[in-house]
Amino acid sequence: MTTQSNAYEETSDVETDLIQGDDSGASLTGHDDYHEREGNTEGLELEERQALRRIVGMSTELTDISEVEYRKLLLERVLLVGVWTEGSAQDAENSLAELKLLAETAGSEVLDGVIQRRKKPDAATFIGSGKVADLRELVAALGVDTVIADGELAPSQLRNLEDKLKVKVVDRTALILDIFAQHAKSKEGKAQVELAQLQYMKQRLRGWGGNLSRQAGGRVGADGGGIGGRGPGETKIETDRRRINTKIAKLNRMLKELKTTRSTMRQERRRNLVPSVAIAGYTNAGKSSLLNSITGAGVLVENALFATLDPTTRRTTTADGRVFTLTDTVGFVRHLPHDIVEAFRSTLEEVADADLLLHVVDGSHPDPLSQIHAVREVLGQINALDVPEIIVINKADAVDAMDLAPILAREPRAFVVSARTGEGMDKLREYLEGALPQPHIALELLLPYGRGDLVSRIHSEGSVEHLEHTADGTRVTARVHPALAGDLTPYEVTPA
Ligand SMILES: Nc1nc2c(ncn2[C@@H]2O[C@H](COP(=O)(O)OP(=O)(O)OP(=O)(O)O)[C@@H](O)[C@H]2O)c(=O)[nH]1
Ligand SMILES: [Mg+2]
Repeated sequence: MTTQSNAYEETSDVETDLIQGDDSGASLTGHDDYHEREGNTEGLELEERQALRRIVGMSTELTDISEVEYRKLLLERVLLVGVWTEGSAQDAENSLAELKLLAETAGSEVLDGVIQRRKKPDAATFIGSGKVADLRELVAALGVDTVIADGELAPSQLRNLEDKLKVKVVDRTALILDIFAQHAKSKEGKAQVELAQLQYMKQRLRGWGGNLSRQAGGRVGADGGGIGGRGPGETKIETDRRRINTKIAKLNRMLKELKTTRSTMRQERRRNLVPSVAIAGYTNAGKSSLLNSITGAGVLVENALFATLDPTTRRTTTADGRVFTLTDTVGFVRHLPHDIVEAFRSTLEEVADADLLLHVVDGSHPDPLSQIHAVREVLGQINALDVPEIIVINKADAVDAMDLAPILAREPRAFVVSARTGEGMDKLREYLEGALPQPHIALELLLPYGRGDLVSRIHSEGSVEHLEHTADGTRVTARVHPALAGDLTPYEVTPA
């Protein structure tokens, strides 16, 4: 039932040097203020991750078929295929270039990319049947082992394409899930990714049937589907589905427990009224670099997509000594798979809960406005659109000031900075400090010298306007939050 598309077709070679090996890692100073999470071993982390990439897929301890299956996604020689339905030719190229970055981040070598112009993707095979035939030739000629489609394919499209192309077909969602699986470090991060993968697979048991039955290799006999049976029989699918459901339930229970720990930490901060700033933005925009630049923290910075999966919180202080926290979060991407958003909901709530949002944009990207749009879309899904947002256009050192005109026209209050050179950082910091929620109860106090503890609390939690050591004790004029004001009432004096 495939209709040959007569529309204009185009083959595009994707540039091969999109990823520059320019990761300086220069900001890994290791200066550490405050850890909420263990496992930040900075330089080592990057090395470890690269080593991991090579051995992924070799693990023998994984017995659960579903787990084995996602490691098998490891793609070696890939061909990209996209359908261009709307927007300009440039948009289509950008989209495929992003897919290339994603594929390379997952560890594969991209041999070529093909874009087909169509009104909408073909219902049966995503691209039109004529194009499928061309692709088949290309696959054979280049020795491709996996085709990655730039979109989310229906299970039937996936199966049909695999049948016709005779190689593995993967969609953008599976690719993103695979990167997340490779990058997850913490127990929570791993569980979240696994949950998302299982949800994704559950819908596609048939589509993935061939692979699943191959994985079940050890279990010959009864449910093997018989000699020559291409896919697993119903029984097999039912068993798989049951196993996946059990696993999903287990992961949900575990995540619920971890979430409780997280919210206890958050409540502790809130009780102390420590203002919180969340750093969010498109993947690879420089969020971790910005956190490092502001706090001197040594968070992993990598020229790769989704380098950060676990939120990292650092405590830092304003110029006048007030404490606040900054949290670096997972990057967003266009069409972030729904299963990921759901699985990461508790992590992403950090963003929705923050007092302020630093929305980092890569100013050197060819289409930063569409990145801003994509990020706001995810912010909407996690109910974070009400958090006051400061747009930070990063990588100013890598872009011509003139090229920033279109974003600045749209986002006139944006700050232009370079986390790498420090350009614009002072201004941003000053604005940020001013925008933090301010303690508002004004007090005149006389504190005995024995209460140095209260004086330091006023410094870190409140804002000191005047301080003087007198014969009777420390005389302080300050603004504080209600909880601290309660502790200070015994020492209040009437203004002189
Ligand atoms: N030229 C330039 N490059 C930068 C700047 N800030 C960050 N980068 C580079 O951009 C890449 C991504 O930086 P990260 O800080 O890891 O970005 P991120 O937003 O945390 O990325 P994910 O965690 O993967 O979503 C790295 O190669 C950085 O060295 C900047 O101001 N200028
Ligand atoms: Mg990061």
